[in-house]
Amino acid sequence: MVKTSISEISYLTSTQLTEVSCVACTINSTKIAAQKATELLLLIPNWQLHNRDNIMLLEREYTFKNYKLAWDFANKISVMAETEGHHPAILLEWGKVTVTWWTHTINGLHQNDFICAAKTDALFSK
Ligand SMILES: C[C@H](O)[C@H](O)[C@H]1CNC2=NC(N)=NC(=O)C2=N1
Repeated sequence: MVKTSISEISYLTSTQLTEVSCVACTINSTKIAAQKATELLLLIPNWQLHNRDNIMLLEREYTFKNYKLAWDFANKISVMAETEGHHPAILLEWGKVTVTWWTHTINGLHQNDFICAAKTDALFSK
């Protein structure tokens, strides 16, 4: 069964989070409240929760030995994002990729962002 609601995903482990697909977002989609976001963050402990201009974001930095490895990782994330229909901000630097997930449509965090953060971690371990 494909799980799609946040009440269900809050009981998932981070591995199971990678098995859930993003849902299409509209301006009426449910924003994740700060408290719920803190709980969900336990599933993706390497991510940080930021408030930037009153928009909640998920962010993580990944480090690499050179530019090419960082670039390859950024490409992998882009492919996954296009498959999910949900798109991050990716900052590619020498030996470093900074990934930021939030949902533009609702100017905040949606369950999709937690799903994609977990999927980004999974790509890093591959
Ligand atoms: C029409 C299309 O599905 C939407 O514009 C999607 C595309 N990707 C998206 N990605 C992110 N991060 N937030 C969105 O609100 C969003 N909306």
